[in-house]
Amino acid sequence: MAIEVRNVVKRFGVTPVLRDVSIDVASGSLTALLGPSGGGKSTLLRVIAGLEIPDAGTVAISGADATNLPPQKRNVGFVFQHYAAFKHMTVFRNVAFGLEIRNRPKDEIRPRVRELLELVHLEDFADRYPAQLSGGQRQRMALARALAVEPQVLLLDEPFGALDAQVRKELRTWLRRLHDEVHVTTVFVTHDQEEAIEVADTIVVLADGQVKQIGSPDEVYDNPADQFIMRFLGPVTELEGHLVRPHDIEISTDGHGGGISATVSRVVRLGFEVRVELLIDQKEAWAQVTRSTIDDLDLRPGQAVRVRPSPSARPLALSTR
Ligand SMILES: Nc1ncnc2c1ncn2[C@@H]1O[C@H](COP(=O)(O)OP(=O)(O)OP(=O)(O)O)[C@@H](O)[C@H]1O
Repeated sequence: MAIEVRNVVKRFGVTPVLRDVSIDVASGSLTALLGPSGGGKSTLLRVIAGLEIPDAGTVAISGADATNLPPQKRNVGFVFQHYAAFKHMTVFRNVAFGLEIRNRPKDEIRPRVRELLELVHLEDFADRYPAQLSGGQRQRMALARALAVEPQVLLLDEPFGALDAQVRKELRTWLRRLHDEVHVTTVFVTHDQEEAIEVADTIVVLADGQVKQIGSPDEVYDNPADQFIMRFLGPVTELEGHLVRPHDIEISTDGHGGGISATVSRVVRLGFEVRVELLIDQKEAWAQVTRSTIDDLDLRPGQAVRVRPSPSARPLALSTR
């Protein structure tokens, strides 16, 4: 294991922010810490980095106890949402910084920085200053700088959080590819479930200072441990006392073949996908279908239909509590 967190407790004042958190991060994996705001994600990342010392529990990095080691002795690279670049230094010098302070020879630094700039696709920007870069380019520079000293572990705290949606999407794909090239064990914090599902190979769901579930994106999406996680990971709707993914609802208009009676209240076309709003026993529900399905069914508001979960759906019973 690259990182082993065991029974970590962290309080700020009397408020526990991490309550008995244990996780294992496999070497070479790309792990997302996912959860709602205030759930303790950043605090856990900072405990791993050594920027916070836990009140109880241990952190081991590459098999060695690191619980009381200062950040600079942990061999971790760190990138924050708002990356503080050295404004008076070029991109090249910013990336070289960690190597220079370690007194690495110049003829080693130069090719290494060139290589890193190529890796993050900034080879043509070496002589620019941080203020002359876009937000996305700055975060890529931050990653190159963190990777320069060959950390055993890369820790990213909402690295794309401050960027607009389009750039975020590009950088997600880019981070995945970068990781496939470099294979450095990476843990990143996000509150965006789509980002976690798309980028990570393991998702740790953290809420209320506790680990709620750990698994691959498919496991967490398809077999959520509870209602909270099911709602957090993707859209849901209610069908006969169960939570169901709206794309797992089948609609039929021929009156045969079972299912529950429903009335179409609205059909909303959102590009390729279509949202069919339904009334079932006075309760609202919705189904997500494709445009071709809707063209075949020719649904209109007020129409009586029958709905049921698709054979592959995994409805989750709503507790009556
Ligand atoms: N230095 C601190 N002093 C006091 N309280 C803190 C401190 N750092 C964090 N907290 C509190 O700890 C809780 C968890 O914060 P944390 O930043 O770890 O959550 P998060 O899941 O990363 O949330 P976000 O997505 O909003 O960053 C919050 O209630 C926060 O207010």
